[in-house]
Amino acid sequence: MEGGLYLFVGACRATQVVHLFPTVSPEIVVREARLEDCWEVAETHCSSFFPEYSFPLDFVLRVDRLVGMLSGFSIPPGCRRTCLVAVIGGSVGDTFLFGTEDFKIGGFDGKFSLNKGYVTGILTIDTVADFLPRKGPLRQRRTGIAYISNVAVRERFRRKGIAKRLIAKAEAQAKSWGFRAVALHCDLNNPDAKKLYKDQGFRCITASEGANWPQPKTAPDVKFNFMMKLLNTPTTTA
Ligand SMILES: CC(=O)SCCNC(=O)CCNC(=O)[C@H](O)C(C)(C)COP(=O)(O)OP(=O)(O)OC[C@H]1O[C@@H](n2cnc3c(N)ncnc32)[C@H](O)[C@@H]1OP(=O)(O)O
Repeated sequence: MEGGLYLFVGACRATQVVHLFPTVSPEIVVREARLEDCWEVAETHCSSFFPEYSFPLDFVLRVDRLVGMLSGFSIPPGCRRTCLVAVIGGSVGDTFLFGTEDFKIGGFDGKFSLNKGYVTGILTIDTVADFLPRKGPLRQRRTGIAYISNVAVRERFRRKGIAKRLIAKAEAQAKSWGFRAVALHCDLNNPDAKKLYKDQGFRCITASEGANWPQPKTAPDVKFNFMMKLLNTPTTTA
């Protein structure tokens, strides 16, 4: 009986260590998502944007998201989409990667690693410009402005600077594509996210009277701030 109690206390301590570890580990790495991350990406998205769902609906939602990510995202020719992930516990370098450089599916890199780590946060950046105002009489896709969406950090990893790191990496990605600005839509009822973006140098842009700017397709009553940052703008926080 006493031995059983020790085992139980030992198991509890081990669990505490497992729970404590992520909060003290500095080893968050932000990198391009690989196919092996896609379930955790779906999980991070759904648990962050739909936290009220519980089993089995949450599971159905994750599967739906996964299928959407891998099959539903058609990218127009010449455009790019990249999903970034912040992982903990993975290898820092890309030492043990398998797969080819060219194979990509729905913003995911086709490579695999022996030590993938655990996804704590996600962000998508693209050059598709579906949610940017079109230009000219022919309503052409806007170029030079990369679009950020799906920024989410798992609840227990929040307020550790993970979203900031993801945004910084997205900006670097946009610069490497030769883009001059990044833009996003932020729900008017999400002051935490708005503060995050403002502190990172994004500014709200107001559409002129009568302009019909595109908006992300969510619930009809959700209203957005359109925010933009020129890539030479400094941030107010480190
Ligand atoms: C374009 C889009 O995708 S908009 C959608 C945004 N996503 C969501 O709303 C999903 C649910 N929320 C989340 O996943 C997270 O809370 C996020 C993504 C908004 C923030 O992620 P975090 O990793 O916690 O942000 P991070 O730690 O980098 O915070 C950076 C700064 O943002 C601001 N901020 C972030 N969260 C909060 C908060 N809850 N309250 C107040 N300020 C906040 C602060 O200024 C913070 O700096 P500080 O901690 O030094 O004060």
